Amino acid sequence: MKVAVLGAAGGIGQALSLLLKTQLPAGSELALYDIAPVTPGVAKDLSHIPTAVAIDGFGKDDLHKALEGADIVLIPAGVPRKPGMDRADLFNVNAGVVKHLAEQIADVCPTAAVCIITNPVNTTVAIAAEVFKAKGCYNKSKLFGVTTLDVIRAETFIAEAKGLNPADVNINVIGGHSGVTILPLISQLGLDFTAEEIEAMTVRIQNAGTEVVEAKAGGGSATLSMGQAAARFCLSLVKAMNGENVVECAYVDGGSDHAEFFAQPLRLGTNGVEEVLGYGQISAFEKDALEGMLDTLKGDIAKGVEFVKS
Ligand SMILES: NC(=O)c1ccc[n+]([C@@H]2O[C@H](COP(=O)([O-])OP(=O)(O)OC[C@H]3O[C@@H](n4cnc5c(N)ncnc54)[C@H](O)[C@@H]3O)[C@@H](O)[C@H]2O)c1
Ligand SMILES: O=C(O)C[C@H](O)C(=O)O
Repeated sequence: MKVAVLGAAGGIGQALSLLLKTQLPAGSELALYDIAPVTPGVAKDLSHIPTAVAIDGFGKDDLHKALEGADIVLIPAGVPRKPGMDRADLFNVNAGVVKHLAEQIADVCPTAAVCIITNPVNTTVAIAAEVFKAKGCYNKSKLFGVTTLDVIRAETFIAEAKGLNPADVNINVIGGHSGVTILPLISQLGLDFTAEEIEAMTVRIQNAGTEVVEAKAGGGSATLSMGQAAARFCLSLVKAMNGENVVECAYVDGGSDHAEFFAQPLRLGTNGVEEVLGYGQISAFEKDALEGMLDTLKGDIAKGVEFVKS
């Protein structure tokens, strides 16, 4: 299995590449690509870790070499937020970055599974889909917006609040990946939360990215927890593509009645999404939150479609 990381020299890219170098199955290949000149050095550095994962670094003119034969492409390339910005404020730079990278993926490894981390995820996934449609290689079962950070945050915060082991908290987070579009289904856990506590916990999970941006005080957004989240999603996908059944939430074109792209639990398999799973019973509070997010989510998606079509 070959995994390519585009944006591999950045804060997420380096953390993610380290986790993949140490955790991908023996015999895997890892290709690191970034426009930053340090990229071959990042790969050289990681290559001294004694695992049976082959690693190579590719500088700005060698994107095609990085992508050749890739089975999975992870994209954390682009600019992060600073305090006072919304994820949507990243659109002007990151829309073009994702469009360009998706075009190259379509040309070089059109059957790869593509996992987009670059914000605004609600919009950049729609951009990639439109590029693939225009290039005639769109496979909705193999395009993912990575929302695993919302899931691991929910697991962490809920475990802390209830004195549980985070490994024992398994929660679905549905919708999208920004503000009100992030909806953790806390009611399904059957834990002893009051309505006020559920509301406060929901808001905390929705604003957790901003919590990190503010704490980093201009030095970027979540990188280490995102590296862990993306590694978890990638390793689940690798397992699934190797024949195991795995369930993860991600933002996909899954035939949702709510919006063209929607984050929900998925059964992953050899061909990417094998089955879009229902998200089950939700509370009145969650129903309201779901209704309330849809205009924002649909607007974010339309912006991506428009960007490619115009
Ligand atoms: N999906 C999520 O949950 C989630 C979580 C955290 C951050 N993010 C997003 O991930 C992105 C990256 O964040 P970061 O903290 O790693 O930023 P960073 O600035 O540390 O790293 C970004 C890297 O992308 C590279 N890059 C820029 N344009 C490129 C191109 N055209 N091709 C290849 N590489 C390119 C840069 O050289 C840099 O090394 C941001 O958009 C951020 O908002 C998403
Ligand atoms: O908040 C951000 O800008 C980065 C990321 O989307 C996050 O949720 O941490």
